[in-house]
Amino acid sequence: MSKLFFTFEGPEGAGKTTILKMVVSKLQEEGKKVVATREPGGSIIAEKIRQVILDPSHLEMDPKTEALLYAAARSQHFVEKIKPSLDEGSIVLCDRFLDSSLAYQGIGRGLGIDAVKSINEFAIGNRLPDATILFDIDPQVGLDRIAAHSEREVNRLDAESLAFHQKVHQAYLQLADKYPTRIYKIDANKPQEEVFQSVWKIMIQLLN
Ligand SMILES: Nc1ncnc2c1ncn2[C@@H]1O[C@H](COP(=O)(O)OP(=O)(O)OP(=O)(O)O)[C@@H](O)[C@H]1O
Ligand SMILES: Cc1cn([C@H]2C[C@H](O)[C@@H](COP(=O)(O)O)O2)c(=O)[nH]c1=O
Repeated sequence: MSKLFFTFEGPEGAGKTTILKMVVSKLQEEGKKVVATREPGGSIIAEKIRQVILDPSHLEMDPKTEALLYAAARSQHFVEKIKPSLDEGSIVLCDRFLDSSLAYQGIGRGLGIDAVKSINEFAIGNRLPDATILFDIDPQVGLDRIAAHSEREVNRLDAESLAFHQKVHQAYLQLADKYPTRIYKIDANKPQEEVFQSVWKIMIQLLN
């Protein structure tokens, strides 16, 4: 069966959104049906949940509340957008998905991978992406990129300590070791065009 559901994952400022847009343009030039989306978000309700989760003034948010809100947004996004798009044969490219919850809430917040997996199974069943591109970057380099990009708002998660982002980065590397046939790690410290070429090479292999 052909692979259709792709997710882009990695620490803050790794270049996921930038490269996802480039991949979408290239696939559309080739006449493919593509749906680009993101998490948290991707539907009206899920975008509203995103505002609640990422609001920098919500400092009192409990880690379990945070994990449940991400799962709630994912449930709505999956049922309303991802599944119907896959069912009609579109390629779906999603900027962050389940692995973000495993890395940020499971390890970063210390809730544990199993607990976070279990609430997400309730939310979306056991559908995993067909393939995941992990943008591997030194977290400090990613945070510096965001800081240099002055028009981008700093959200509640960006504002966490470097130690938190390093934990998240390590969690992603562990996930890549655990799911070697699904997660493709690329070096995101490199210049944009080089990163794009690495991602495109993987996409072509998987789509053909
Ligand atoms: N390879 C690269 N080298 C240098 N700068 C880059 C590279 N890729 C993207 N950037 C720049 O880094 C900033 C962050 O990129 P982008 O928003 O794509 O990252 P992201 O992984 O989606 O971040 P986040 O998850 O935090 O939203 C942008 O200003 C973008 O132009
Ligand atoms: C899906 C998902 C996301 N997060 C975090 C990761 C980022 O800090 C923000 C999203 O911001 P972005 O600019 O759109 O990358 O949310 C998370 O902690 N858990 C998740 O499941």
